[in-house]
Amino acid sequence: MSTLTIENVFSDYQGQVILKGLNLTLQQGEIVALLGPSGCGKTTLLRAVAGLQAISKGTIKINGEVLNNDDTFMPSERRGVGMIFQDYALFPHLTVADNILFGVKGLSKAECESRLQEMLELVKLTGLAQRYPHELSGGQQQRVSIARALAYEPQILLLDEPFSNIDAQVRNEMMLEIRAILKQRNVSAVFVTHSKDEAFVFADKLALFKEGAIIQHGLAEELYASPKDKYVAEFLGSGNYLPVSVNSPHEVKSPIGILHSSAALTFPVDYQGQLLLRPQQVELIADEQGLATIIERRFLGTVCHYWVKVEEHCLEVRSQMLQLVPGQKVNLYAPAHPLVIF
Ligand SMILES: Nc1ncnc2c1ncn2[C@@H]1O[C@H](COP(=O)(O)OP(=O)(O)OP(=O)(O)O)[C@@H](O)[C@H]1O
Repeated sequence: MSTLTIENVFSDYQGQVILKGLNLTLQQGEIVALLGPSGCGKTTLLRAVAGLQAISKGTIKINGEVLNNDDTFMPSERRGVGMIFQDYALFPHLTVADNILFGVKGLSKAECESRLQEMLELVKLTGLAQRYPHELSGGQQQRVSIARALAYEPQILLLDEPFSNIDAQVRNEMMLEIRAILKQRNVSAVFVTHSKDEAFVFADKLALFKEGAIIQHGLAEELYASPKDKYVAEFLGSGNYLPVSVNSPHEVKSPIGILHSSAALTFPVDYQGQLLLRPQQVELIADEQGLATIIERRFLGTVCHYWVKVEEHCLEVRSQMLQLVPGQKVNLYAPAHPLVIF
């Protein structure tokens, strides 16, 4: 059964429609990233799931139970939803222990102690139970907020940009650590971010937002390899576009030669479109008679980023060939793969 079901959800602020008919389902133990630029409605959806934002139409369910539709509004505290915010929102006057146990109800003293120790161990803060938030680092405070959210065993965890205040150097490690905790406990989670890099590291699936609608939802790999349109393609990584003409279901003619598609194209013969080539999908072949010229080179350690000109087109290429220099002639080649054409 899906943990969270969002069906045709609309929401507005003072008559301005913000969420425009959203649909999303989340399986048990799955982590989905709500990804998109600032102001597209990600936080509004998260707040609607938490019961902090009204919806004007549609249905929100957790484990089949309706939380919100035309007839029902379940208050936030009864939804079994844990929330983690960007600013941790810890109670400054409470110790780590009291923060973690804040939402835990109905347990005996001994059970509370055992829950606390389990949580402290889980987030690697054993021994710090009596500290106050101001006596902890940012990363430790964030771990307390995670322990607090997990301590009362929510059905679903909602995370609103929880890593944006964490130092870039420790952010990746922290994301992997928290992801491992959620996976270990099979917790379903919805994670809001505007960073594709964070979404790739932390989530199983992405729901890419554009102006209050989900444009594409699926595995990160699917969205990256088969973006529905240029907006999705560009949000998930840089790419080059080359004009192509379809020769057959498996072949196109392009300015860098004939290219082969390993998946059948759905366009008719002679269709003129734009082919997406990611920088790592293009290979360089040094050739004095080559049709392309290296314009710029940036050394990045194990790879080089080159800008290469062919006819009037400039392509970004990521290559392990480190020895090419600006001015050098090359040929470009894209090995067969499922070609993406818009
Ligand atoms: N309390 C409010 N009153 C009126 N409009 C609001 C309110 N909160 C948000 N909005 C508007 O709703 C839209 C969506 O905001 P939301 O916070 O959901 O976006 P977001 O995608 O989470 O953005 P960000 O990444 O910047 O947090 C924005 O245009 C915003 O200005």
